[in-house]
Amino acid sequence: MQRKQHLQAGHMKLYSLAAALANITVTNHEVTYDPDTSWLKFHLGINRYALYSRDDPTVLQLIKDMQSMTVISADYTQDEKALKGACDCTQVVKPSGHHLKLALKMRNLAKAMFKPMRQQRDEETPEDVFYFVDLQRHNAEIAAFHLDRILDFRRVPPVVGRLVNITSEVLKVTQNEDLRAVFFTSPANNTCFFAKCLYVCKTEYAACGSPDLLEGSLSAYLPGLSIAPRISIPSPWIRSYTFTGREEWEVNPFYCDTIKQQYPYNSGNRLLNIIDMSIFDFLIGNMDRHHYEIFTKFGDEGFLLHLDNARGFGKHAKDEMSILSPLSQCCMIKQSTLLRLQLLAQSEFRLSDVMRESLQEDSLRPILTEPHLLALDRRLHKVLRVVHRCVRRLGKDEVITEDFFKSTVTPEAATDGTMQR
Ligand SMILES: Nc1ncnc2c1ncn2[C@@H]1O[C@H](COP(=O)(O)OP(=O)(O)OP(=O)(O)O)[C@@H](O)[C@H]1O
Ligand SMILES: [Mn+2]
Repeated sequence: MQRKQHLQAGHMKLYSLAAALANITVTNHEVTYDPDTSWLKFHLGINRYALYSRDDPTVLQLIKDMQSMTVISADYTQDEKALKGACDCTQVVKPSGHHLKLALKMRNLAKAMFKPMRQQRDEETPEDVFYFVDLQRHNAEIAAFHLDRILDFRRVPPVVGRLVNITSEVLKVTQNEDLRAVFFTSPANNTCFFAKCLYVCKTEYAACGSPDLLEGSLSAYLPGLSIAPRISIPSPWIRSYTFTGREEWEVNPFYCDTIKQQYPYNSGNRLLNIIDMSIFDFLIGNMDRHHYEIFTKFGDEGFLLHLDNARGFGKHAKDEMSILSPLSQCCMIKQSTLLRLQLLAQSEFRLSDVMRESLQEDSLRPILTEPHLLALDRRLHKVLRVVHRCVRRLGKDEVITEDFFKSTVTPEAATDGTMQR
């Protein structure tokens, strides 16, 4: 039915091409099952403090596997299917906007979320573009994983860059006819595909290979929601997703006092975790953190997942101070976070140097341009300056908070420290 509408919309040519392509035979790859496989170990290692532990060899292996393993199948992600109501919605935390992203499965059954390249490394987000319509940047996803690891948060699932052959690793291995139908060949003879077109497909929304190879980020999937349920919670510092709207936090300088009285921000570490996340987002320049996710098994003390960082690193010259509002308005920071930031502000461990070195490990290097790397140092100093100002005003004891200070014991988290089934 929907395809019919597209045809009527004057896209006859593209769709007959797609239909011709749709007759291709699906490549059947062999599957290897290994109970010792890296993605499974990654899942089993998730605990209430972080997604993986420091120097975890499992993550290094997972990174290698995602980088090189044969892709055996491709599909839309569950949240994209939810847009059409065609999904197992128990597997969706929150239905999402329609961006170009796919779920790829590897030979060892590892699953990864693929976000294709939409923008060159040196392209900047134009001044007049709102954060909520900004493109998704695959290199931002990659860089955010490295930064999160360097900050010792370990709240971003492992991400790698990879050149994906969208013909042999997507079109020819997908069983999903809707996905096959959005493939076409461009006038330059490159293979392209659209985001799911709910209304009219426009070629400017497509991503194209060269002729088949397309850069993208691959983010390791978290355990399924039936094994490790997660919930999505609106950020108290959510922005207005309209052209003119203002949220309370933008106009009320005492907003944090209100938040501090409200569950779950009135005890434990949740507010400190939000502040960590705001520091992370400020460093990458991400204004799009509307929700955050947590694993329900770990109760209120669990860490916040830093998923979806693709809208970071859009403008190297802009330091969006409003992203830091949770820190500047609440004037609190975990001691461990502050110590790490102070370390990375020293010349021997300069954040941009550590990032540059870390990003060199990715096969799509360079991941960030120099101006974006240097912006990290500048922004880090701004974070430290905000903390310094708070300390001057309120004193160290008020501002610098010991980790897990008023830890409220949660029944599930207290007995079950890991995700083991
Ligand atoms: N690595 C992952 N493992 C499992 N689920 C994930 C992973 N990354 C993202 N998701 C889920 O998929 C949803 C959509 O992902 P993401 O936000 O990255 O894409 P998006 O296209 O920007 O969506 P949105 O428009 O909702 O922001 C997330 O809210 C999250 O629930
Ligand atoms: Mn998103």
